[in-house]
Amino acid sequence: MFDLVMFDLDGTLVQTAPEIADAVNDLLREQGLPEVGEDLISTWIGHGTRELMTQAYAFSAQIAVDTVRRAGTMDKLMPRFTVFYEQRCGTRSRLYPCVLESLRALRQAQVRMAVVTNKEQRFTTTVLMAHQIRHFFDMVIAGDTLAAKKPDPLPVRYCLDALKVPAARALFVGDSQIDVDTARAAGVPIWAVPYGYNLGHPIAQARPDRIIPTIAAVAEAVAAGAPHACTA
Ligand SMILES: O=C(O)COP(=O)(O)O
Ligand SMILES: [Mg+2]
Repeated sequence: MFDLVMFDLDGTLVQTAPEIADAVNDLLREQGLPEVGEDLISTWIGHGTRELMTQAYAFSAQIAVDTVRRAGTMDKLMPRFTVFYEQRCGTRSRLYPCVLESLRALRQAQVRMAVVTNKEQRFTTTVLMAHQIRHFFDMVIAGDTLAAKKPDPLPVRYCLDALKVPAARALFVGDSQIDVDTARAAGVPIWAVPYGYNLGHPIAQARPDRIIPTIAAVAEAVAAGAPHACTA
């Protein structure tokens, strides 16, 4: 059914908000600013950690996002965020239900897999290694791997080209409007999970081709009756 499945990372494979919030608050505290709650921080996940930190800083310092951008505040602060997030990566993130079972079933069915995330490469690698799932993926495209990131279709087109899979034989699985826009722009079907971080909105608003309760639905579609597919 599909020769290649491309997965989003944050909010689709891994619940990363708890430790991202820890790192954001490590930095805000160091700056003498008030902390921000995890629920609000999770609505800023999607465009990479620099954008997320820009939003969090503006909110906490009660200044306009544009002002933070214009002042170049993140040029100064992102090296510190990197230190904090590196320490936090893998401490409080969790694989979502059925992820491990489904990746195993897909590999058994010889489906190729990729990660296409807007998270920066260094953190992406750390998160994948921390959860021991790096080896499932033929390709990992992070937010700073190529000249453009999601919702630009470039990362998806790059995967299709590199793995020599036509768009119609591929599937994108994500958690956000960004993923829907990316997949559509690349002509790839898009299924979405409802439990992730869709910029604070219900996933139905993004109108994916299908909303699936967990990624076990992907394994079931590809490898009907896969013995290890999770039924939770
Ligand atoms: O790091 C982010 O902001 C988003 O990451 P994602 O593309 O894996 O959801
Ligand atoms: Mg996501």
